[in-house]
Amino acid sequence: NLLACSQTAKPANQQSWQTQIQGGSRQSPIDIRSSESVHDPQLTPLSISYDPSDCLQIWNNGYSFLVEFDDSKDNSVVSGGPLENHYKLKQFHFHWGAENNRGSEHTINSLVYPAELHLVHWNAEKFRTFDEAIFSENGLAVIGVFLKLGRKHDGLQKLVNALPAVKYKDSTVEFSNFNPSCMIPSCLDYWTYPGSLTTPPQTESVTWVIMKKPIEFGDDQLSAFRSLLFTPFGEKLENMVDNFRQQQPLMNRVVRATIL
Ligand SMILES: NS(=O)(=O)c1ccc(C(=O)NCc2c(F)c(F)c(F)c(F)c2F)cc1
Ligand SMILES: [Zn+2]
Repeated sequence: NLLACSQTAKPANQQSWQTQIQGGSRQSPIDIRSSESVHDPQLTPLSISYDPSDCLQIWNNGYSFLVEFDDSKDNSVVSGGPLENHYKLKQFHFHWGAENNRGSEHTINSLVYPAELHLVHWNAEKFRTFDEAIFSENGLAVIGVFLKLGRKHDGLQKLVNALPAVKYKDSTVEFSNFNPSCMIPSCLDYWTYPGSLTTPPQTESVTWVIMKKPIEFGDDQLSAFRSLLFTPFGEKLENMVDNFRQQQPLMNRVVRATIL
């Protein structure tokens, strides 16, 4: 509820790649221990502004399904909070489990959610392209939103209805006029920490912003995620599930929190 939220809305598995990157000191995901996080009064509100007309297509890349955006304009951006610059939305995707007791990449005091949304942005003030930003300090900002099972999420249904068209690895389908703002919780409180991509090449270029409050979605919507395939057409069917990485050591990092 909004009273318990200091940031009121302003508008605007065990996959082959489950390895510890050599010498990684800031790997993701992590278990966020709220009692050890540091309340930082200097963390300003996030400013998130997305233009649904930037939405281009859905692509099954064999890890997850990515909803990809046109990052040639400056209409879908995030700034504020821990971010020094404005970052452009490139894509969003999800991680989920085969069963409801697992699925999220980050955990909160070891609490696991059945799924986690990642909205992937790149620093368009410092870098010319996403591919350059991926390999650079402060290159990426990923907003993480936890999903819990409950009421059907009406905004998500348009996306769910398109998933059968990208059932197989390497399939894509045109997808337009979707506003990812519908998946941002009304409470904008968050944790933030320096981390990495959670899939290869696990580059340590990500400022993570993890929203404190989950959004809700329905069993049937999660089932639609689980009906996607890791495998291309004509190969043995392997359901796309448990596409999350194990938690990584915090090492010498502090998780900062907005003031509740
Ligand atoms: N779960 S997450 O941390 O939010 C995450 C976000 C983005 C990416 C990504 O863009 N990977 C593509 C990608 C490639 F496909 C490459 F081939 C490559 F070399 C990359 F560097 C690269 F990031 C991976 C994980
Ligand atoms: Zn992700």
